[in-house]
Amino acid sequence: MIDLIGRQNNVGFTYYGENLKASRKLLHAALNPRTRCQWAPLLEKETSTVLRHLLNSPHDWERHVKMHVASVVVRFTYGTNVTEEYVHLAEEISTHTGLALQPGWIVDSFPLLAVLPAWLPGMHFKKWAKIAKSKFRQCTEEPYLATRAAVLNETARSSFVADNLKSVLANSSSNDESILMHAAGSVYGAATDTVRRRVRQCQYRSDIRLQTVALLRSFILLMTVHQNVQEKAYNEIASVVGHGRLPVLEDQSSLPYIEALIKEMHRFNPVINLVPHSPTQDDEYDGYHIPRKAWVMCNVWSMTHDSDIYSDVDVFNPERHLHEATKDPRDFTFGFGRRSCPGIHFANAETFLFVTRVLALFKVMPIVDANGVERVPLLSYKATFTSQPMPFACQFCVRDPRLVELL
Ligand code: HEM
Repeated sequence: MIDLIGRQNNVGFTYYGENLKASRKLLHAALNPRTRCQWAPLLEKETSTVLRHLLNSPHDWERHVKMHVASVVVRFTYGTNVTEEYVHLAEEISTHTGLALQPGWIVDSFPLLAVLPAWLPGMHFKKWAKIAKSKFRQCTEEPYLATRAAVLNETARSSFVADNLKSVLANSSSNDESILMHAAGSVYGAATDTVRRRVRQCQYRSDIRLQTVALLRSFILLMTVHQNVQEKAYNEIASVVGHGRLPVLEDQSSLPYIEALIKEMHRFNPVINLVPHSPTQDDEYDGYHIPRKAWVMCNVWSMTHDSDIYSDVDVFNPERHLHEATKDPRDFTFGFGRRSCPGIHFANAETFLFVTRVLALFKVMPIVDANGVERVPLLSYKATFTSQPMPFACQFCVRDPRLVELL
């Protein structure tokens, strides 16, 4: 079904082979730490924008976080501004992907049905797949073609697509262009809120949506609940960065408690608890035979809650990461081996800027009810593939009016 709705060229869904290698090469070239100076200004500008939105309408904070992540990704990928329509379309596509991945589609058991005409009885899935595929094409092709046109008439801003397209067009290879277009489409998927992934045939496939959003929402929840941690983090920022400017990426190495806080956010509640992989050939592990194509679910949550690795696993305690010997949970939470997340450095930088800038400007607090009682939210998360906090309320109180002037 997933092929019928056109997802096979999306990086997370691509079988291991030459196309996947070419896509990952493009992504690594654009997202590795050496290219940080190219995307750091974009991240800094966008985090200032989201702070302004949080100041102006704090009750709408969840929407601001979502639009912030979407805006960062669209700017990085296509060099254009994100629109509500685009985000809506991408969410619709995410829903379609999730539905297509659910078990029970007859065509998954009998693939030959895919070639029969849609008007035959029982073939209604083909009509649905056609609509889902055309929306997916619209979401992948429209922003790509707009940037392509801007490159050709020399009005394009620097972006993942624009910068790569120049050399692709010089080689005039349509396959290279298709790889670039789908790699770009996959980057947006990597920045939205639900993960639909599935192992199928010789490899795992994934459609990753707004994982960064899930992590940032979890951060707001953890700060609302753990005021003591928030104070320590704020004090470190205030003493290192001062009150005359917002934190920048260069501050990262001088803020060990913040680094520990971000690691603990990943450990305490990994965004993706189960990462599926699948062997391309029969394998043997620890006496177990693993047949080719079998689904092997890597249980990330159990790794980050393994008491042989971490003590007091259920306690949210950033301090544990101040000891060098403590395992960095991001070694698990961004996946494994040759399919591990190519966006790890970008995601870490974006998370660092969001965390430090929100904490520098605001004190995130529980709401207070009509009787003057603080309503501390429960630390609970939805049992979905991407682990999102359950809805909760909080308030953003400005700590430092001097920083407001800088926005
Ligand atoms: C907190 C944020 C993020 C988390 C926790 C995360 C985590 C993951 C995980 C667990 C995987 C699967 C790895 C595996 O199967 O072994 C993955 C794949 C992927 N991620 Fe991320 N990711 C995040 C943000 C990003 C960002 C910002 C980008 C791009 C800018 C990105 C791009 C991708 C891509 C393209 C894949 C598919 C790789 C493949 O199938 O070969 N991710 N991510």
